[in-house]
Amino acid sequence: MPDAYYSVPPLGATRSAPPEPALADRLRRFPAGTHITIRGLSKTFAGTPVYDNFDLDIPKGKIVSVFGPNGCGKSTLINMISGILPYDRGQILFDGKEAHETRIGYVFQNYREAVFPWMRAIDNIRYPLQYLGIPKGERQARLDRLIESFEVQFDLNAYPYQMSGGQQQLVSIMRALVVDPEVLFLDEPFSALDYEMVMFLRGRLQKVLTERQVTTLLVSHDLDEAVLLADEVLLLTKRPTQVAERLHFDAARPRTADTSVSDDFIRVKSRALEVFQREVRK
Ligand SMILES: Nc1ncnc2c1ncn2[C@@H]1O[C@H](COP(=O)(O)OP(=O)(O)OP(=O)(O)O)[C@@H](O)[C@H]1O
Repeated sequence: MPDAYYSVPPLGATRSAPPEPALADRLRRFPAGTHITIRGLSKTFAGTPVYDNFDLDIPKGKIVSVFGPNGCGKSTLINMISGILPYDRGQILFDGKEAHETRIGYVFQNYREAVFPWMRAIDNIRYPLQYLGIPKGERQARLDRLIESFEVQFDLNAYPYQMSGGQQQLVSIMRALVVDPEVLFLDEPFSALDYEMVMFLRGRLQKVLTERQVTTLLVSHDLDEAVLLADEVLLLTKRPTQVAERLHFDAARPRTADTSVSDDFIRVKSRALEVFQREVRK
């Protein structure tokens, strides 16, 4: 563990049982700039442990990509952190709070199932705002700001069936961001889209995330994408899954196709590939 560990005030009110003393102590120690602390996380599917006593610190306001062997538990990890999937043991805190006390956005790979087909694009995006209890005028202002940030070029009064796959995924990304999330989870958000759309969405998303400094966890099967978008690449081992290595990538933003031919990019990607190949051979 690095030296720079900081004590935090007593943990905030949590819904789950208080952690056992050893875990509570581990929860109070994390590097400066941490947003999410994960301690002692365990999850078993049908008798097979996917995570066993897993610890991780996720920095605030950064984009972290999660990359690892097939089936190692990338989606399981972000689903547990985001509160979608229950875990067997352990604790996950967001600045001392639990998931249900945190504004969270989630973008699924399968946009066709994620957008509401009976609602126009604009109503899909607006939908979560009704649960935030903010005045109507402010809701509209938020929506307008978001539309402006993404420089949306198509008609937001269209229904999903009238839109391309990329446009539908953009709608689901905007719906996740309209709540002004503290943390955004993206599970393979671009894998079903054509390359032109992927480049467009990567560019827009990077711009918005950098402006808003949203803590972001991105699962990607595409190593180029995992490195290109990330401040940090989290490389996982095979099951039971641990952190194999964490790689920092601090190229200037916005990152474009040119970034992916830079020396720095090639260095980080080569190291990631080396670690990945070592892990899959184990
Ligand atoms: N609901 C479930 N019931 C049983 N097993 C599950 C369930 N969800 C996931 N698993 C298993 O847990 C392991 C991790 O799954 P997960 O989808 O998180 O991996 P992943 O790294 O995201 O996979 P991939 O690389 O294929 O996208 C896999 O072996 C998967 O079959």
